[in-house]
Amino acid sequence: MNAIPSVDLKDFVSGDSQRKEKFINEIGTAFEDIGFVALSGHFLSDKLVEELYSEIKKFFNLPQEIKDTYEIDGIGGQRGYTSFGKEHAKGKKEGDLKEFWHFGQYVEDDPKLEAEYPQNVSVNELLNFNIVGKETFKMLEKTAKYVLRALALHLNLDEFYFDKWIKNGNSILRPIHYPPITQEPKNAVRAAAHGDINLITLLMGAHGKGLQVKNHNGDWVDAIARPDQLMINVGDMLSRLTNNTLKSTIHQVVNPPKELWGTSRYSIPFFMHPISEMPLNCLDNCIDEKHPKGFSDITAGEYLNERLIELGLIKG
Ligand SMILES: O=C(O)CCC(=O)C(=O)O
Ligand SMILES: [Fe+2]
Repeated sequence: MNAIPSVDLKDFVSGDSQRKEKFINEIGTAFEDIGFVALSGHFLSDKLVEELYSEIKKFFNLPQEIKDTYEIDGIGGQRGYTSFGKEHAKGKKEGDLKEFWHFGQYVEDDPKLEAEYPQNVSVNELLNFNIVGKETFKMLEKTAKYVLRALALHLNLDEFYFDKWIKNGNSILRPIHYPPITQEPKNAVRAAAHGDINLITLLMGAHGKGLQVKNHNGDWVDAIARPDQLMINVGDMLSRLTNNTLKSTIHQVVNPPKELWGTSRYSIPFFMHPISEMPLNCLDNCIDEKHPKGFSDITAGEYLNERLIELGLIKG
């Protein structure tokens, strides 16, 4: 049985108030409980998804010397390529068994933010990679915007509460390649147990085994989506903002059984971040006698900085 509830974004955008309400309740309840949903009815077309996988496979198949030219010093892996084994989960020494690429925000009409963010890196060898990456970024950002509108209503906020914080937000699209495993890994897994930093994560590529989510009993449950679904989860920023009303659930990507060591895994999370000035101070309507304020006040920018240091991506 799949423990992760399914929702359909078409309900929310249908124009039918009952279907809209149904979506808000379903996603709100799931995020207060397991912290994950599998979502269909998003804005990615099959053609775009197919092209994206094809471009990503081509990129990770480039010779290592070429990929290395896209690993840029001094930007903490925020754009371009991060090589195998570099990122480790909070509190872990061993690097994850993965390499990845980062597409960042395509800032519109905001010179200050354009100066604040590192520039996107273009792959000269694969022109379509850059185009398809940008289009996917935009479609996932649009999907995430509607999901956050539903969550705002669930939290008794204005429907458009998040809109101004996520416009030109510091979001990241991260195609990940977990290469074939060639020898018994020493205490390393594809992605060690972690919570995501950001507001919400939209994950493409969770339709094979690998991703596991820790439930309230402390058991790991498989999180598998249908091919037409994105896996969506709450990140630590949204958990802080809601004083843990919405749960940022620990998850991991386990190594496959030995007979499948020879296969790669490709997954593509979109980490929805707000602009750095967004306060993550616990919302008043999420604090009461039973739920005292559990987190100190902090902005999204300050919080991100703390977390990137813990991941080994930037120096403190
Ligand atoms: O590869 C996956 O399926 C999940 C990756 C993940 O959890 C992450 O990058 O934060
Ligand atoms: Fe994650």
